[in-house]
Amino acid sequence: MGAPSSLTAGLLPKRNLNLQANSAVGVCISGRNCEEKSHHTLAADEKLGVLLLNTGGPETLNDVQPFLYNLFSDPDVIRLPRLFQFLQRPLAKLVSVFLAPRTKERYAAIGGGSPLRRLTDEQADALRMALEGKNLQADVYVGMRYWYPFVEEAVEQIKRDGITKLVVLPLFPQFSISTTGSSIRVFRQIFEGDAYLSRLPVSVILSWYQRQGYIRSMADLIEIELAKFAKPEEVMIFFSAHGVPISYVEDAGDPYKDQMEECVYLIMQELKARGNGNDHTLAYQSRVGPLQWLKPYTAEVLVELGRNGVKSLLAVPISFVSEHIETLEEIDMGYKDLALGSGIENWRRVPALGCTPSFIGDLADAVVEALPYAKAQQTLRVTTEESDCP
Ligand SMILES: C=CC1=C(C)c2cc3[nH]c(cc4nc(cc5[nH]c(cc1n2)c(C)c5CCC(=O)O)C(CCC(=O)O)=C4C)c(C)c3C=C
Ligand SMILES: [Fe+2]
Repeated sequence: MGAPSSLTAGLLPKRNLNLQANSAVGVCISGRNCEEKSHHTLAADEKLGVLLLNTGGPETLNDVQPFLYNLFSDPDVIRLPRLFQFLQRPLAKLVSVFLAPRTKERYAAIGGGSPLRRLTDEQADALRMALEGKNLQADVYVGMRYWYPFVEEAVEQIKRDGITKLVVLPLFPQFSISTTGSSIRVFRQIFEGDAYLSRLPVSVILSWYQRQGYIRSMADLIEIELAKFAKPEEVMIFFSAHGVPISYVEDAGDPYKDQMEECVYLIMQELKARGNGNDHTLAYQSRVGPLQWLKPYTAEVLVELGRNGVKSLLAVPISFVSEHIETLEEIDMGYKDLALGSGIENWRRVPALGCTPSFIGDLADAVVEALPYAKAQQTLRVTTEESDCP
């Protein structure tokens, strides 16, 4: 695997800083809870925009192959050494055509397309209203990396609307080169060389897995599902995170694994503080291709747990905040069948956060806290140094 591109490298946090406050386009924020809540008000002539970033997903079965092509054309998803980068698009074509038939079957099994656009639009609406409740008028935009509405379209709309301050909020709690890193790289490319955009004050929230509101919202959802088991105290809490190739972490310095482990730790601490003493496990799902990905693999751990006598299991998807193919098909169908066939008798899955009010309220707080750190792109270097987040 090649070294990270300079743009992406610039977005990588210092590894042992826990990505608490990192600079990208001009940033605070925020794996942490800033002690001081910023009481930020906008001037009368200011127009606030919030840009939610997400992957997007194919809306129909005909979209599946072109969606996969966009995904695998991304140099942050298939990372080729510089010398071989001319192969990126031909390889993307090959892989997308190869994977399309099976992937279509999987999208067909969840109704013929991804629900991501609808669900992200709903989150955008809910966030706008939550901000309104904090006396902050904002236009909330959705920019997808691999399908409509693309990041490029969202940024065009932001320009047309005359937004004067922008907060960028990727809908991934933990930072990965392959998700937030890729989206922010594209976002920066769009900004470069555009007179209006390069003067626009922007604050980018690189990760937010440590935020108390998010951790508490996850713990709430877990407690609700635990209570549905006959013997809640005997339930194994099984965190299933989206995997990435090991080389991302070991060679390219992706903080994803560290952040994931810390995130799980924080949720378990919160549950413990509420009197839940359940055992837990973290494993990684959704591996594609021949490379080694983060281990242990979800499928292998489920079989092992069943073999070791675990009877009740609560699956918790942890990398993502909306229902999508990997919750609705991979977990609810594939892993559920595997678990039940391996001796696990009682299976439940925690729903994605979606528009849970406490979660959306916390995202609104994150936006408010990010405002004072908005800086114009032209005044910024890309840097891995700590930002001036309090
Ligand atoms: C934190 C979330 C995600 C990480 C990390 C991630 C890395 C990653 N993904 C692929 C390959 C595929 N991803 C696909 C779809 C997809 N991936 C995510 C999230 C993460 N990906 C989402 C939200 C979606 C869209 C889901 C939807 O409902 O449409 C797909 C296609 C679908 C599928 O086969 O599951 C592929 C393929 C790689 C290679 C990778 C890391 C390098
Ligand atoms: Fe993915």
